Amino acid sequence: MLRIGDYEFSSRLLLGTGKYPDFDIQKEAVAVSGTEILTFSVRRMNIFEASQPNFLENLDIAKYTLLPNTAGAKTAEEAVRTAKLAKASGLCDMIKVEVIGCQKTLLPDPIETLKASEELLKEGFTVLPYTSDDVLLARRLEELGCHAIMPGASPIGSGQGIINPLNLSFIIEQTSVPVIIDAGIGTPSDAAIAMEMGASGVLLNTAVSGAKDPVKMAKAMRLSIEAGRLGFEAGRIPKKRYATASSPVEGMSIS
Ligand SMILES: CC(=O)[C@@H](O)[C@H](O)COP(=O)(O)O
Repeated sequence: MLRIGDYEFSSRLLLGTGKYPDFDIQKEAVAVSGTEILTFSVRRMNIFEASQPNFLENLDIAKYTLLPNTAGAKTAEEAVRTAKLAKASGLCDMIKVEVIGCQKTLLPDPIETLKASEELLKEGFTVLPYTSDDVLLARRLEELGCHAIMPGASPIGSGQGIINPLNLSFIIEQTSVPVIIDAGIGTPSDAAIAMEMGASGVLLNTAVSGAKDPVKMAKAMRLSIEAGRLGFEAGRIPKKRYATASSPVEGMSIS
């Protein structure tokens, strides 16, 4: 079970809803992924304009927990305003805090992320900040009371996979709230590695929506996240420098 604040999920895959070739493929990919949590940018929702297209309209959203995100915010103030808008429109009290500090790399602004998270926690939100892989920042966010920490594997949409496994493993080791690896996942093996490292979940979008066959990739991601988690729970063998026979013959009468 993945527990985030008062919420409980059996799937450990959090899926983004943008950039699918069309709404039918989006719907099928979401269903096949087994996800229970859908994230989307509040700014792209046309919340108060019913006549405008809404990219969740083809999904049976009652079946999912919605995780609105503050994508597009460059300051804490903008992120807080966006989160309040999402809550006021009855979407969910859970919020992915995303405050981007650099438009080229889409890396998060750590100071503004911290400020926005603090403010939203005071307002009673369930807060999941998207952060860099900075270990101390992750700890500060946990100390504030954030309900999960979501460090990036690599830049959003880059598909580069996990570029700093050491820092991510320190974050997993040094925090006790769920750590969800968010952004940059490119392949099912990236997602499996994140889970084998002990992450509580993976949030991804582009790897599925941009795949040649998004539905097949959604299934692959589901299976790899499940496999990675099982592998983590099973406990890997230690790495050794030299070989050890898989079928030892010591003590046996054959030579
Ligand atoms: C949808 C969302 O929240 C993205 O900002 C997220 O970080 C996923 O990134 P990828 O598209 O790289 O998976």
